[in-house]
Parts: sequence; structure tokens; C-alpha cells
Amino acid sequence: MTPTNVDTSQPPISCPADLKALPLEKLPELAEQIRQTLIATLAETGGHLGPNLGVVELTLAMHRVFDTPKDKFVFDVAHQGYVHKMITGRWDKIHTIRQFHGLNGFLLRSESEHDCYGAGHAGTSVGAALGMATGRDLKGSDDHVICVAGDAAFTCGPVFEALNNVAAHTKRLIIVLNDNEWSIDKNVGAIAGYFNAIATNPGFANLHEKAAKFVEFMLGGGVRKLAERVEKTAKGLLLPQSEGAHNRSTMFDEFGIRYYGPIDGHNLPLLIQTFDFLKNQNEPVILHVLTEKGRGYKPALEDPLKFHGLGKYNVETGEVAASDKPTYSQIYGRSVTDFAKEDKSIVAITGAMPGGTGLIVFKKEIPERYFDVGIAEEHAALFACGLAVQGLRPFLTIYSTFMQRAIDMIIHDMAIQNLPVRLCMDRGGLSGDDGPTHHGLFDISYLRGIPGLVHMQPKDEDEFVDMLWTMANYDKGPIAIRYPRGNGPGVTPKQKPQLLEIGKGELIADGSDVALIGLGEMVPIAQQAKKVLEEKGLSVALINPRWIKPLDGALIDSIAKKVKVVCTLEDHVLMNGFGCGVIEHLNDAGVKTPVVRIGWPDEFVEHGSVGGLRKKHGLTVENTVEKVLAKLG
Ligand SMILES: Cc1ncc(C[n+]2csc(CCOP(=O)(O)OP(=O)(O)O)c2C)c(N)n1
Ligand SMILES: CC(=O)[C@@H](O)[C@H](O)COP(=O)(O)O
Ligand SMILES: [Mg+2]
Repeated sequence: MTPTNVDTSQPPISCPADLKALPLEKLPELAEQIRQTLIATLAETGGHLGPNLGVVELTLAMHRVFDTPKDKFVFDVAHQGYVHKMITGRWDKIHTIRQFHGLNGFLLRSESEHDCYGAGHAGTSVGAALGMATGRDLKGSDDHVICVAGDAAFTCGPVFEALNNVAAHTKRLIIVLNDNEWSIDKNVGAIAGYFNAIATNPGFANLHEKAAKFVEFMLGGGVRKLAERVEKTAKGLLLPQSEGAHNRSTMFDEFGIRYYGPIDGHNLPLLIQTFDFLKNQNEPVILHVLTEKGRGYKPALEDPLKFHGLGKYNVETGEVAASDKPTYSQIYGRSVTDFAKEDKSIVAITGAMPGGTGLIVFKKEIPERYFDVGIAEEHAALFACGLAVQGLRPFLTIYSTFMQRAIDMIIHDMAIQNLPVRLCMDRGGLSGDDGPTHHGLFDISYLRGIPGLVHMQPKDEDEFVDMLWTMANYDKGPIAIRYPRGNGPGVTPKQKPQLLEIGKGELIADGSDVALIGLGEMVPIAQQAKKVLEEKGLSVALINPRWIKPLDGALIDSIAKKVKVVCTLEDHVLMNGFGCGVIEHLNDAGVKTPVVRIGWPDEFVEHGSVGGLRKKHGLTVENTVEKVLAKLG
């Protein structure tokens, strides 16, 4: 059934107590209402539909058995937290998800007492949950801690760093492995294969029945009499028997974490029974549930990659509005693939984001030199270093915000050894919908101080391809580029890209009163501000710096010396941003011209539309003009 105009103002439940009060047989109907609300609402707002449709029963069962906020739920990434929000009093606000001043797209401590831990980046749930469980034990409390981590979250290093410590620190922690076989794209690596082997084991078919019987057996007090047998039963019943072998333990048992499952993650009664059983276990446990990403909505089931996270879509067809202009990501994927067809040393690496980065075309056309390493940015950086040692030209393609995970590898492995890795940071700048965990507003800060690392940003699509071409041919050391989410100003790249001179900026217009230095896609704002200032009789120079590092000091000095004020504009935080580099440079060069800066404030910028947030925080033509005039006095 395709929902249309669902009324979210009359939610069937307004708190977890309402859910607990419902008769068990009413829960499937509630699950359907949640699904229909999500499908209809996200068609208007966009969001992570697929992941949330997959955890409806799981989240209902968790709230049926446990009591937040006393009990603690930790969701990995927390992009699948919409159902949790609907159950914990935010059903009537779900239509504001990811909207300015609306609900955040992930859990957020400041949003609700039921959101004990925020996220947005993957792999943090088990470590944080272990900390909560250990803290609880130290305080002598009795609350439960449950973390939900998807199958792809287990490709993330911090999860295994935490698993390595669980048994040493606590006896009571429930980990739920929500296995839908999908990351954003299909999940990758040995872990994915391992989970799949368990889930597809021939024994699973009747294991499902066995699991139900086993849980009833345990709940029926059987465990009290037959501790020894339970040990075997637990492994035998809930673990597929490998032919002829003794009861095989899973890798989790080797970590001292009792494995249960796999069970059907959409079977509400079984989930409730299982959680009722697990909550009384005096040992750390992991419950492996099998779920369907996109369950209940055919277009999402048929295309989990597309419906992992998307903008507005047509509820009837699942179609999204096509854009007439290619995004930077699409231009990136096409360009690097074309370069790689000519240059066999080019290899492309993604951390589980072939779609978002545009590398999906590289994956299709040159699969042998395409590497999706999973949600493992630290490893991706090291892997790129190893490839560079072998003389290959790695394009390490990771969103600016996720590249934060690899800072030490960039310094310790890439820069100190001067390895020619290409750091391609998509979503460089405000990300918008996803909010503070995803805005790429810190990469200049975390890269500018690294000796020998070149860093740049294009003003439009044409210059973007020139920069990528320059990177493809630059082997002197690590080189980084940042570029924004979505479309650029719409300048079609020329047929044959040109090499750019490293550290050489572009003087778009000369002037003698004011110098505007607009980085990347702030150039159009600078160009409009130039017009307004010229209408006030001022002579305005405009510089496209191109290079964050090395700055074109000669160009900047030559203009700064003759004007009365310099104004830098950047889609980055002001703290240790591009403008700071200009100020440092002018100071060291003895140029006294005052500098005003346009950029993001020293705070975490909330979620919302890029235009709305720029307006709120002054990354606008008006504010640029105002600050320049104020400085001129
Ligand atoms: C460090 C980091 N890298 C990449 C991402 C992008 N990302 C968001 S969700 C996701 C896949 C998560 O898959 P899984 O944990 O299996 O959850 P599912 O969506 O399948 O429910 C990825 C790669 C991220 N949020 N954090
Ligand atoms: C939850 C997560 O981290 C990703 O799904 C992210 O939301 C993708 O961002 P884009 O929509 O900018 O590709
Ligand atoms: Mg998954």
C-alpha cells in the first residue's frame, strides 16, 4: 500500500509507556503505521528511509522490553534512529527531520532525554556503550545498556577496539548486530562474508524455530537446572551446526561475548522474548538479527543503495527529481575514471561510499583498480600509502568530515614519508541536511599545519577538473582537494583539462580600495559583493586563490599592499581557516592592511538548508559588504 498525506499530528503513541500499554497483538499494526508515516513523510523531507524501515520491529521490541531513559540505547551512526524518535515522543515532529530548527537526522543528546548518545559517524556505538556499562557497574546501578550496530559498522576499527575490551570491563552489555547485508552499497570484506555465512547456513531455516523454542526453554527456567547443557544448547540451538564439527563458536564467543542468533529481525514476538531473556544474562551478549533494509516499501527494497539516504521522492514511483547539472561528485567520478583509463597507475579508494563520492562509475568501468575498504577511513589512508610506495597514484576519496578519522595517518604515514596520495574530500564545506556531524568545516584547520601537504579548492566545475588533472600528475607528495556537496555554478569543464601551477592563484579583477579573496564556491558571493561595493564608488579587486596551501603570497601581497581592506571568504570555520592563513602571511610579509573574514563561526553549525544557514551565519553578500564598509570606516 502506498501511503499518501499521512497525518503526523495525531500519533497513535506519544511515549514509550503508551507502547508498553498496547496489547501484543496491536504491535504489528503500530509497526505498519510507523512504516507508512516514514514513507509518506520522508518523500517530502528526504532522509534515511531504507535503514529506518529495516529497524521498525527491532526498535519497537527494544522499547517494549527496556525503559529509556533509565536504560540506555546507543545506535551506531544513528541514521536509523527515526523510529526511536517516533516512539519517544517525537512522532508529531518527524516531518521536521533534518529541516532547519527541526529534528536532527541522528540521535542528539540535546534533543531528548531518550537520546543518551549522539552519532552520525559510524563505529562509535560499542565503545560508548561499553563506557556506559562500565560506568553503570562502577556506580552500582542496574540499568541496561543496549547498542545497535549495523553489519557495516562492524567493518569499522573502533568497533573491534571496543569488542576487544568488552569482556574485561563488564558482565552486562547487549550488542545487537543489525544485519541487512548492506552498508550504503553492499557491505564488503571478510566480515560481510562471515555474517552472510552464518545467516545463510542451511541450519538457519529450522534454526528460526529452534531459536523460538530455545528462548521459551530458557525463559521457562530451564536454564536454572541444566547450566552445563545450556552451554551446549546455547551454541547448538542458536548456532548453525557445521557438518560433522563440534559446536562451532563464533568470533564473538572468542571475544568473551555470547552470540545469539541469527534470528528474524522482523519477528516482533520473538524479538521481545529474546530481549526478555537477554536482559537477565550475566554476561556480555550479542544478538544477531537479520533485517531487510527498506522493508515495506518496494522501491526501497529494490534499490537499497538509493534509498539508504535520499532527498524528496515520489511516493508512488520512488523516483527522485533529476538535476540538469552534474554534481561535483559525478564530475569527480567521471574525470578520475577517464584519467585512469589512460594512466594505469591511478587507483581509486572509497570508505563504503561509492555512490556519494561518484566512484560508482570507476567501480563499474575499472573494477580491478577500484577499492571499497568498508567504513575504515584510517585503513583506507594506510592502504593508499602502501599503494603509493609501489608507485601507484591513489585517489583516496573520502568526505571531508570522514577524513577526520585519518588525521594521524595523513601526518604520520603520508606527510612524514612524503607519499603522493591524492586526498579527494567531497562535502568540503557545509553539508546541510545532516548537520554538525557531517559539515566538512574543519579540513583546512586539520591539514594547513602539516608540512609539505598541498591543499586546494576550485571555484567551479571547470577549474575542478583542471585541479584533478594537476593532482593526477603531481607525485611530489600528498595533495588534497576540497569540494562541496551537490552542484557548482554550472561551468562546463573544457574537453582537455589543463595543468595548474601549484601555488599560483588567479587575479579575476584588479582594484585599489578593497581586495576580496573568495575561496572555492565563495567566489560567486565575492563577485556579487564586488558589484555592490563598486556601486558605492569603490575600486574592488577580486582574487580566486585556488591554493589554501601554498598560498600565492606574491599575488596576495601585490594587491593587499595597495588596498585599504582585505576580505577573505571561505566555506569553512574561521578558526584556523583559510583567512587565518592570509592574515599570517600578510603579517609575516609586513603588510599592515587590515583583514576581515567571512566564514563559519566557532561553534557547531546546526542542520538545515545551506542557503538558510549561510544567511543565519552571515556567509552572504550583504554581510560581506557590511563588514568591508565597517572596516573602511
Ligand atoms: C566514519 C563514517 N564513514 C562513513 C559513513 C557514511 N555511512 C553512513 S551510514 C553507512 C553505512 C552503515 O551501514 P550499517 O552499519 O550496516 O547500517 P544500515 O544503514 O545498513 O542500517 C555509511 C558508510 C559514516 N556515517 N561514518
Ligand atoms: C548517515 C551517513 O553518514 C550518510 O548516509 C550521509 O548522510 C551521506 O551524506 P550525503 O547525503 O551528503 O551523501
Ligand atoms: Mg547494514
